[in-house]
Amino acid sequence: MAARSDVIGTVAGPGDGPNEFVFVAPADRTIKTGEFITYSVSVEDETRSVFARVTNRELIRGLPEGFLADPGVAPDTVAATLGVPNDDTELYRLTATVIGYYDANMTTFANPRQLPDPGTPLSIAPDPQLETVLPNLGCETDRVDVTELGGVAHIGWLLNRAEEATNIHVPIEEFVSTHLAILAETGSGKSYTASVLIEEMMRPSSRASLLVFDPHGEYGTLDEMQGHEAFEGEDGYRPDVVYYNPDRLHVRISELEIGDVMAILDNPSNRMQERLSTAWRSMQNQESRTWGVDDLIHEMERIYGEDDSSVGALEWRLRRSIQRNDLFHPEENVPLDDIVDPGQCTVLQMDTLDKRDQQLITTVLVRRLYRERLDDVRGRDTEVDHPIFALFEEGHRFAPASGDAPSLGIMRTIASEGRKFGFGLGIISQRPSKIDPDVLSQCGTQISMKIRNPNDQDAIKKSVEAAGEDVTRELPGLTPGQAIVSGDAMNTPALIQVRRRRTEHGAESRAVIDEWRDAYDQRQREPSRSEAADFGEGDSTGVQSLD
Ligand SMILES: Nc1ncnc2c1ncn2[C@@H]1O[C@H](COP(=O)(O)OP(=O)(O)OP(=O)(O)O)[C@@H](O)[C@H]1O
Repeated sequence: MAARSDVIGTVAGPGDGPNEFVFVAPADRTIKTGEFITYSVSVEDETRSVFARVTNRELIRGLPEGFLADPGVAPDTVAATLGVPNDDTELYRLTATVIGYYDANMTTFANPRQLPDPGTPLSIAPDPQLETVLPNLGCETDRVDVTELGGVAHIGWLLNRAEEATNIHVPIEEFVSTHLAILAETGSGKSYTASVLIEEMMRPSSRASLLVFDPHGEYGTLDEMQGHEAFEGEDGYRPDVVYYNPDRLHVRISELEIGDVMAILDNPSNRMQERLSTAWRSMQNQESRTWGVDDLIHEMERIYGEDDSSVGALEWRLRRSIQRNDLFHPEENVPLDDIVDPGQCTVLQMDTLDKRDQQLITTVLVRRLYRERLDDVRGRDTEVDHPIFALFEEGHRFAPASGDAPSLGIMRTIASEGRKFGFGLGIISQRPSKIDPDVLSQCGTQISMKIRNPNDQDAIKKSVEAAGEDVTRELPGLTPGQAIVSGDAMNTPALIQVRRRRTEHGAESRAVIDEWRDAYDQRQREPSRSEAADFGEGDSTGVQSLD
């Protein structure tokens, strides 16, 4: 039973929904929607603390509206003038939804299947208890020191509480094995939040093997982890942050599958597709894995003759799309054991590649990594003998709902099978409605931030099981850094403030006005080109020499 000093309200009766109740609270206890409250019930002769979430708040008694009519006079002054006592005038009626009591055997919430009786006193749920029971940490009591647990990521704290009052630590294993989605409109804190999780995963207590597919070059500051004491282990551990740019990213041509090649060729006719497929299969059946476009063309000419017009047309397309593209190479292949390693975060900086090439490099790399994980689990020799977690910025680019990406097939496979083979996915996107619904619905943990677009809100509602109405209702009103964490990593969704990064944020919006003014001042200080030339400083006088 709550001590009287803790009581913040009293149950009035059942609400509209089967798990809802209504309670009344005076105004001086400002209880926000989303707040976690608690009351005691007896379950099988044991007293249990049941948790509930406040979902709605309405004023049932306040000062008469006539007191508010003159914007020039404060309502309190009107009340005082008329002799109306205005202390405790306001009374609120709040609705709360029962979450349940923490069942230490099941390590999650159990529904008591009974609403609190009218008159039951309610109190604010204590911080240490919430820290233990809100995330899916598998604790055997409802109060443990979560900072002592290994394998957890401190992502932030409950938004409704004071800064760092109720810290939320999510279990890394959970979101790594059943996949993660970070969804928010642009500028709301997706890459910031992803970086916070990367920082947590690279700490000495986890030493993750991470791969970040970075189409915009937003993760360039993660290497600050390398000299930072927060990431140093007592045994000398330091995280490794490795950047790969396209010069180091080569795709061996024989790694491409026929579907990948079709995706890069310009509209091949049916006849061309049939000829290319046959020759490609024949090349794939050869023992050598180091063949190039010339070898492929020879093979097509061998099968269909040198004068075949479709082979001629294919030759032109293959040379243009594959042979003259530095990404593809007959022999070189990115070594997988360089790309992934425990305690290493590799960032594939793909910002200088076009979208198709980004998709292709991703397809081939992810497919190779998946094969190696399969080999490892099946006891065969492998280049990747440990679980891996891959984060995809612009996830809709690699797993688009439109189906138009060679990477979609392997992304779907990993979303559905990766868990068994130690291959976790993290999809980051500002357009949830543009992500393949199969892939999105397989992301067991979701971090949803500000989203105003109704289609995107709908996509979240449809694919995110844990995202109830009261959760999605919050999305448009969030500000950068605020998020709803839901799904496998949580026992119930929670609205949080994401903590600040230890490393600098590499994707700060540019201060456009400052840049204009600086550039303008700079122009004013520098002599113009023609003035410099007049003083003999320029490369050219603007007058052509006739010598
Ligand atoms: N948890 C946080 N704490 C403090 N500031 C934050 C936090 N999250 C985001 N911000 C601020 O919001 C800005 C935008 O965040 P971020 O770059 O992660 O957005 P984004 O959703 O990835 O945007 P885009 O889609 O354009 O890449 C950051 O530059 C940072 O200043």
